[in-house]
Amino acid sequence: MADSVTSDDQKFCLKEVLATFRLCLSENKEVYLEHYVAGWRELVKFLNTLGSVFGFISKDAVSKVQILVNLLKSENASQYKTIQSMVKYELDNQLVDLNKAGSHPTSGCRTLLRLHRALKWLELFLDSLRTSTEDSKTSVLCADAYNASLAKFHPWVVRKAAGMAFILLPGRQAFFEIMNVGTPEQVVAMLGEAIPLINEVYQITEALYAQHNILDLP
Ligand SMILES: CCCCCCCCCCCCC/C=C/[C@@H](O)[C@H](COP(=O)(O)O)NC(=O)CCCCCCCCCCCCCCC
Repeated sequence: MADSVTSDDQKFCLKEVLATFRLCLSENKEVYLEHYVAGWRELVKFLNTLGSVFGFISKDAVSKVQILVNLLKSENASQYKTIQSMVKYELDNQLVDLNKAGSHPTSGCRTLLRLHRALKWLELFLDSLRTSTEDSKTSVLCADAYNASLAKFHPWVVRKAAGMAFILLPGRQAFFEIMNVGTPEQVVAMLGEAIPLINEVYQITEALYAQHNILDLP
């Protein structure tokens, strides 16, 4: 894995996202952090093709991915093999700010929770793209998915900025082209494969965080 999140400038391909989320799940349904992070790195590439208006979103995603990459190559890397082992290690060793922000602003648990919440947005957005028609507006699909998921965790100013950026999203056809898969039918088919995987990773993570009562980390 490259050290820097931004060092990889290959073209985005939805197939890669599918491949990384497929690799995420172990036989006993644990989530490999390395592949989870790789999935996000791939998604950030997509975001980076959309131009500077999306820079503030990309910057935040990159910084969170970078925190996890650093943990994955730290001296405690073996504790970060799966999301399950990360949660156990960080909680057992009091490495997480549980009630208010304090000395662990870059814990793996907190950082991953932000990406986990964004994963629900991604799932909803990809599903609405999958079932969209030629005249659907990506800006509306994106805003609907955002309002139904991530928005509730963001303050007004972030919601406002996100809403303004969505208006500048490319149309459905351009979107499908950036996915770099083939015909619209092929894109729809691949989305149909990717969404259940993303959903499974989301559900497993959600259940784990709920079990440890860490769904509201500051
Ligand atoms: C394709 C259009 C992309 C639209 C992205 C929709 C999500 C909008 C998120 C707006 C986040 C604004 C930036 C700031 C966020 C932070 O305040 C906030 C809280 O963090 P904190 O507790 O450390 O302060 N951060 C977050 O919630 C994490 C946001 C992570 C967003 C990642 C978005 C990646 C988008 C990838 C697009 C891929 C599209 C794929 C299509 C095939």
